[in-house]
Amino acid sequence: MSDTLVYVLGALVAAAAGLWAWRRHHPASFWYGVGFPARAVWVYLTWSHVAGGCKLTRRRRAWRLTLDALPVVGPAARSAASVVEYKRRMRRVDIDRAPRLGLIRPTPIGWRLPVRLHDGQIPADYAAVAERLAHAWRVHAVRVLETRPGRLVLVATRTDPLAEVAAVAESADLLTVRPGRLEDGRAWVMDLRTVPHWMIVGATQSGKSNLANAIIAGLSPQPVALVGFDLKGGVEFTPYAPRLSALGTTRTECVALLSDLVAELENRMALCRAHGARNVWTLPESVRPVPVVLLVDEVAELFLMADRTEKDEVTRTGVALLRVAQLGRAFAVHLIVCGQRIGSDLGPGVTALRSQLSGRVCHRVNDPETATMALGDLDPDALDAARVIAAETPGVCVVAGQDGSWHRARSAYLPEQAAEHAATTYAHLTPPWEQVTSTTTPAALPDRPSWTGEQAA
Ligand SMILES: Nc1ncnc2c1ncn2[C@@H]1O[C@H](COP(=O)(O)OP(=O)(O)OP(=O)(O)O)[C@@H](O)[C@H]1O
Repeated sequence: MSDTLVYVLGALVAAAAGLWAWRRHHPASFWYGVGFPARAVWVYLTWSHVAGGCKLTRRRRAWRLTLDALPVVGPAARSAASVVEYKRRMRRVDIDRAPRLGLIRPTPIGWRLPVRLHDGQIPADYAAVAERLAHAWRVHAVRVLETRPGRLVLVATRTDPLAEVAAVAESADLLTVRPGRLEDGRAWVMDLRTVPHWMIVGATQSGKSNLANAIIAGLSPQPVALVGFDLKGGVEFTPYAPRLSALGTTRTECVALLSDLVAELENRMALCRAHGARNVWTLPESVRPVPVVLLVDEVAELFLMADRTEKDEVTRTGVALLRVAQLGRAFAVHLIVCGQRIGSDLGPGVTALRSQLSGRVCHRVNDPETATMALGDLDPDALDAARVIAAETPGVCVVAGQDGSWHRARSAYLPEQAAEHAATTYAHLTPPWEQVTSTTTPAALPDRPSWTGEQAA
């Protein structure tokens, strides 16, 4: 009884919040005005029933007034016997108690509902019945998010937000791009300062190049140096050449550029050491070197060798890429590696490289092993979600990296002309490669003396 009262009050508060949001932000939106408050009331009022159907309730003993306990009227009501009778009719019965709900909040395409878990329950119990919840609530999907000990948030989406994704406005944050939307309707944010290196996999025509274009277009207006490795003979990245500080289209060119980058990493290390900084972000702005983002299209081409004569070059490429990945985070050199398959079958070093690429984007893949390679260390549900991406929905992918959780997402379709336009518009921001790779430590800042045992003595 008390739960029902709490839910009715919660529903009224949610309805008031919905009306307030509507008046303030979305005066023309039916969802915020009428749809959400009505849905919120319905969700609260039917929760016990829905939770019971999904087997999320707990059986408890509780005192309940039964119908035969109607008040006794007339002279008999005053007799002691009737009081005893009345008590007898209050019975201890078994009831199914649903998990407690928090305050429901609207989202543009659904709602978020906090839930307090019953003792002994885990978020996986809710993830397992997410489809049942979606049917009960008549929505497209329900996801379990933001789990904390004893609590979680159920996110319901009324329609598939990935059916059509419009371009998302970019933020002003350095090294951040918003290539599309997540399944819960939020913008998909790729923040290279939080997750420095990304691996993007997908079968042919799955939307990898579109995502790479969106990343180039998003980074073009920012004060960063872009470098492209395009082993498809340059057909993908050559149109963006005006905004690229360097472009490698053969393995030999890529190895040369990689050795420049490794040397530059050493320059940046020396600069940080001289200033007593742990990374370039703690350096004074006047001496901070420009961030570098290296995009590699079809990484397998860097590792494949036709005969033994190429072995040396392949090994040097692998080692240099690995060094860039290992040291890049602190020194603002970021990797975005695309490929159809990035597996150990490409050669030694690829597994180590993959483990450094903590941001993962898995588009539609041809074989389950590729999905496992990209997302294997995550929730098995992420793998299932990646395996069922349809060929008719290029750009749909499973993204992991930012906060440890995974999301279904889709990049917004970006015509190549739009990305080329961005590249030419911001061509004046392109730092020359020689400038990018010539960070020096000022003479006035001699290297700090290295620590010796004698100093301690
Ligand atoms: N987010 C998207 N929304 C709608 N259509 C898309 C999206 N991404 C890609 N496409 C369409 O899918 C097609 C294939 O995309 P794309 O070239 O990016 O795939 P790919 O994985 O790079 O393929 P390949 O490996 O063969 O180069 C493109 O013609 C594009 O029109």
